[in-house]
Amino acid sequence: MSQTRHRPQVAIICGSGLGMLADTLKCQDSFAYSDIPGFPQSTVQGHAGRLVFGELKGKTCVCMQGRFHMYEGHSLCKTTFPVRVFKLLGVETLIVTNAAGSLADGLQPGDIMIIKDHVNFPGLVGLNPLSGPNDDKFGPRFPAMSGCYDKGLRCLALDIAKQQGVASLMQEGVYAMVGGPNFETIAEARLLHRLGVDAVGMSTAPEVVVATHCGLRVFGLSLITNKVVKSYEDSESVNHEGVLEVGRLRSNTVQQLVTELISRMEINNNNTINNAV
Ligand SMILES: O=P(O)(O)O[C@H]1O[C@H](CO)[C@@H](O)[C@H]1O
Ligand code: HPA
Repeated sequence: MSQTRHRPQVAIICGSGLGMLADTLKCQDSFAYSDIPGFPQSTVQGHAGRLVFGELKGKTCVCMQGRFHMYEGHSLCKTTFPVRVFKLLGVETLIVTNAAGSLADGLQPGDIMIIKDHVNFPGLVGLNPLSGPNDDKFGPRFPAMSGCYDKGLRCLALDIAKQQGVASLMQEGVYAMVGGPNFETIAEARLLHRLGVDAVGMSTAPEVVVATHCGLRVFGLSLITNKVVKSYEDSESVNHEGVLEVGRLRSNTVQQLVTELISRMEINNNNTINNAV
């Protein structure tokens, strides 16, 4: 806290290739993860490994330029540690972004999916950042997860998309987290599709679980970077470079959407932990 004058209300986690979201912040203070006690290191290309504080449209923000993934070998506690740091810093709203593969016929590379709900596959088999003793200071032992993606912010984002003339790129959908780091087999892709998953990635759900547990309001979006191969006739295959490239191509659209969302969102300052300190 003593290293920056900023007291953030909004936190943003940048997905693969979406680190440019941090560039929109004004009057920046930035810190390498290696200089922050308790922070793991980013090891994935497209995740710079910096925490950036700054102002955006009258709101104070903190942005993770690079997130941590379970497949990097971090415990889920470590991958989600920054979310609790945000809570303690006074953050009220968390914006999570990611790159994801599409399973839905209506979602094409370059589209933006507003996350309506998620399927946390690691969580379903007990790999949950909330496993272990519960810290009641942050939230209850058995937190509800229905409604974890704030409806008001989802509606606002769709409204902004219309005003910005990009509504045709945008729709709501269900994100599923798988463990990675390999991309899906065709049989896995078909299974996910049948289960009603619209987009798949290797992150986000644990962050949202921890954020919801401690009472943060959450907005999430997936940039669709590829179609997940569902047919044995299809000779296409996905790779991380292609994922990053779509991020670069859509950087302006994502930046404008997130900037306007932050500008228009209301902040309630109801961070109970922070208010109590
Ligand atoms: O979820 P983010 O961090 O955006 O990254 C996505 O892109 C990488 C694969 O290309 C995986 O890490 C997947 O989860
Ligand atoms: N599968 C899993 N994670 C991903 C994908 C995908 O197709 N694209 C980007 N991240």
